[in-house]
Amino acid sequence: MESPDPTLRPDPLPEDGDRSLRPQALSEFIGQAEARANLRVFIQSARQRGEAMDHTLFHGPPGLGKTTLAQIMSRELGVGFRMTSGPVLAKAGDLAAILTNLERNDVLFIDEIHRLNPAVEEVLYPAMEDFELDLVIGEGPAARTVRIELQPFTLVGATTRLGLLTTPLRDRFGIPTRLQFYTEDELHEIVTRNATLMKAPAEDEGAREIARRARGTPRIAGRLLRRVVDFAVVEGDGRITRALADNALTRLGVDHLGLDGADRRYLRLIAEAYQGGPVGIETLSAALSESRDALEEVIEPFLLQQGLIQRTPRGRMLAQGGWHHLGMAAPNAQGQTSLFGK
Ligand SMILES: Nc1ncnc2c1ncn2[C@@H]1O[C@H](COP(=O)(O)OP(=O)(O)OP(=O)(O)O)[C@@H](O)[C@H]1O
Ligand SMILES: [Mg+2]
Repeated sequence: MESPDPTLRPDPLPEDGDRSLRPQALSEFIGQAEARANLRVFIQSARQRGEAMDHTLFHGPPGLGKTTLAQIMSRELGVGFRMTSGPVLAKAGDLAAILTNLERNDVLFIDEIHRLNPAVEEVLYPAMEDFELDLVIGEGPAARTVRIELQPFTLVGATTRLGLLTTPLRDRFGIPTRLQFYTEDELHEIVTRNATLMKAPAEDEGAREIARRARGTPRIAGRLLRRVVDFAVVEGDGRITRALADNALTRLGVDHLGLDGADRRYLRLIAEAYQGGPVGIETLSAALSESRDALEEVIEPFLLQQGLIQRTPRGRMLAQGGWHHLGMAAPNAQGQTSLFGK
């Protein structure tokens, strides 16, 4: 099975560490208007009261700006930023060490918070609620608990899988914030801004072509832009025109909706092997040699948002839009399939 080109997936890659492109202030952050407006109020209020801002949970598909927003929060609050992630915190002591080192009102960012070990999560509850740490010292009958006072802090959690968070953890976030896919106009603005920062002038229609094909995701827009710049430098005169962007993106296997080979394989499998479904996620995962998590976190959210597939209790189904995108006709009412390849 051909594996998907990692540059076309929304998962982080080393080159995303490109700090110059990351918006540094809330005013530079494009899109997510509702979340931004609310955060602005909560940040200002915390500042004026001199208190730690409430614990905030960002959830949504990868690459929409969860980490970026967490960093912006600490900068706007004027406090320190500590970053860790669920799978890295193996033992309760790992988290305790971080918590006891926080300074007053700091932001502690825990990425992939749905992957916290339960023993670590137990430590987090009293820390979030009362800024206290209950440490167990010793073992067996001699074990005793010591309570340690912590500095007030803001926990910012990020997850691509809200459903995997335990209820007690979820309930302890005062500010749950869902990030949405970006509109084409918002991505157009992001691409234009990034092109300017990269000193690669983008014509309006060139930037729009990239925006249209970035799957609603700034991280993908950033990557596509870098690849288009490569083509512009080597095969053009350095300027990003619509024709150049179209040509480069087509050569990268990105179609006019922004779907790549892995997306199309997913759609075609449901259409051709299962007559449009319903088909279970485990079956799709086995047939595509992709993990269930990758399908649920990375591939499906955008296909759902675009109305190409549906999630039903009996499994995934191809929606009208999906048939249309494949250039195929949906099976007729008798359940008979009539496929017209385009
Ligand atoms: N609103 C935005 N404007 C401009 N660039 C953005 C915006 N949001 C995100 N980006 C850029 O997109 C990339 C991905 O953002 P970020 O790392 O914050 O995503 P994420 O939601 O944390 O992803 P993951 O779930 O994979 O951790 C970064 O390079 C960032 O600079
Ligand atoms: Mg992140």
